[in-house]
Amino acid sequence: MELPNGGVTKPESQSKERLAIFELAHMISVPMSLVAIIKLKVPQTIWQEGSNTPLSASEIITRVHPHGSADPHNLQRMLRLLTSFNIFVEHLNPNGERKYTLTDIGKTLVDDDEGLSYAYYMLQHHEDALINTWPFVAEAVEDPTTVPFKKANGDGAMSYYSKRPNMINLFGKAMRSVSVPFMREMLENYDGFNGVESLVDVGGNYGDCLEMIMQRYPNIRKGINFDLPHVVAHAPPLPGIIHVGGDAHEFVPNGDAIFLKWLVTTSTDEDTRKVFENCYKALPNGGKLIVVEPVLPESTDESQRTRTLLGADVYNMTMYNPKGKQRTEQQFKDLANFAGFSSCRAFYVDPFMSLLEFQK
Ligand SMILES: C[S@@+](CC[C@H](N)C(=O)[O-])C[C@H]1O[C@@H](n2cnc3c(N)ncnc32)[C@H](O)[C@@H]1O
Repeated sequence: MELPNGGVTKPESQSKERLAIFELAHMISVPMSLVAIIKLKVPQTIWQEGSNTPLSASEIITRVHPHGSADPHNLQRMLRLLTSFNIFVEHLNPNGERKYTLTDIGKTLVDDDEGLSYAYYMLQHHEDALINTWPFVAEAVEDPTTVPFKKANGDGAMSYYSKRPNMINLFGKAMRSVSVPFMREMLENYDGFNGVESLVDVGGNYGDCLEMIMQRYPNIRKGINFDLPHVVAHAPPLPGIIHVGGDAHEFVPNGDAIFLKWLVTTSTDEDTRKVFENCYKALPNGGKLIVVEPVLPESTDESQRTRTLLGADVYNMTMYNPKGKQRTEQQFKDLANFAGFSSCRAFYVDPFMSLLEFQK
């Protein structure tokens, strides 16, 4: 454009905006490459029981596909992409050869001593049935009466997994892999189980979280792991813990305190209220309901935490329940107040999961 003084300005550039859209348009390359390198066993090949040896794509291929015709150049393309997302460190030699080690984030994809890693969570979220559901996400807006997962696969997610042993096993391993490290951190930073003699874990799955709490707090002499009957049917015997099958919308067993983790994140407000009311009935006066769930920030920003929580919210809407939702601290307080709880203390013990302690 020509200015009156004879100067010329560049037309307003939209290069940043174009780049931002290109980044989003190609974002799917990131999780899918991550899944591919997990399936190709790249993280443990580099990690080698702690050595974290710099390896080139060719060296990785030699170790994982010694007799095959696998293509190291294509592997390197994914390693470079994932380096830009802080999974690998790239070591560029003067001869142009690229070698890779794991970052601290990359290390979380390698099994620990208990055979757990975040790789299972990543794999579980990208199984074919879940990937095939994403094209139906707009249906959660247009017709929220049916879960997009069901539209894509003809069955609800949990029922679908439970009919396929590989899927339900992976789901269980993914849950445990992310819950165990979180529980260790939570137990370091929250001491609200002091003085509790009987503790109920509502939606406790196989009782792993309850077992960890009871190992740390020997004052809890009786643990009740409460979950759906078909789940507790497979729960292993655990010292001091009894497994009780039932539906938390109908009743919750009695205890001095109730622990409820990662249960209502896929529930509607109405169902959450019912569960909280049943917890209230099951507690003595002065008893505590300890809720551990993702808690959304009030305002929306561009932080990693906000993005992660909102991403998980849309994921749950798509896979599990279009009308279930993640909630802010205030929304949790409103539901708990409605159920009769009088006071609430919030502990932000972890960037993803927060702990809300409600008192009867
Ligand atoms: C996301 S998992 C969380 C498991 C465990 N609390 C943890 O944090 O690792 C949710 C659990 O809630 C259980 N669940 C779902 N609906 C339930 C209900 N109505 N009553 C009791 N348990 C339920 C599921 O079977 C599953 O074990």
